[in-house]
Amino acid sequence: MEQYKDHTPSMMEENEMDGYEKIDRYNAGKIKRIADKYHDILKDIGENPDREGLNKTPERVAKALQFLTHGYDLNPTEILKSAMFTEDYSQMVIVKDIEVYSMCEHHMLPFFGKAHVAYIPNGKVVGLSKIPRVVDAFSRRLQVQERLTNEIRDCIESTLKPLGVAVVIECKHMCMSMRGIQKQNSVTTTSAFTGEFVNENTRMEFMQLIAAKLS
Ligand SMILES: Nc1nc2c(ncn2[C@@H]2O[C@H](COP(=O)(O)OP(=O)(O)OP(=O)(O)O)[C@@H](O)[C@H]2O)c(=O)[nH]1
Ligand SMILES: [Zn+2]
Repeated sequence: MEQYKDHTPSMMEENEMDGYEKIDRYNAGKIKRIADKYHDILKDIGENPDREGLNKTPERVAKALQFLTHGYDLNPTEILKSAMFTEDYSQMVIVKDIEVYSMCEHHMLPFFGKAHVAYIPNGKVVGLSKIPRVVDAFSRRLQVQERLTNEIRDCIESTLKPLGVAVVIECKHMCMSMRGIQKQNSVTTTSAFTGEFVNENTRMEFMQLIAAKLS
């Protein structure tokens, strides 16, 4: 990995990297600091952090945590700007069933499910893959589902300036199933709309399209 030492990644390169690559190349000091704390946490929960099965666990957890929160290192606006194209298309564009993995900021436990994102172009379209990338950039942080929903909407609205944006997110929260109220099957749905999606007919069309299954 010698060749990476003096190389500061450009924003484009950063956006193309997955979390693990970034962690291994650029965050060794932070990984060690987090791992040292988990070493103590293991002791505090009554474990022996030096036994064989656990002796690498603090470092593994630190790397996992870095990955699970690598959205802080990404710039969602730049992700969208990197692939915006002038196009004469003014119907709804929907990217649905985007997997979401996030962590609730109250318990740092996972919440996960699906995001459905739509926009109506106003002269510009965005590369399709950039929509799930924006979802990831905001979800790979400590979040509440409502803020996650609004942040995705606001980023697309302010960057692409479309005729409207719609975001619906459906998630299960582990803090409500494996602890606390312990409800295994509850799903939380949040939504955020701008522009033409505030209009009931447009919003209904979007809701019907995200509910429809491909045959
Ligand atoms: N609005 C919202 N609440 C969330 C989200 N994720 C977790 N929560 C809630 O955050 C709240 C924190 O409440 P507290 O009473 O401070 O924490 P707590 O004692 O651990 O709460 P319980 O989970 O009810 O045991 C809980 O009601 C969680 O269900 C989210 O994405 N949005
Ligand atoms: Zn929680």
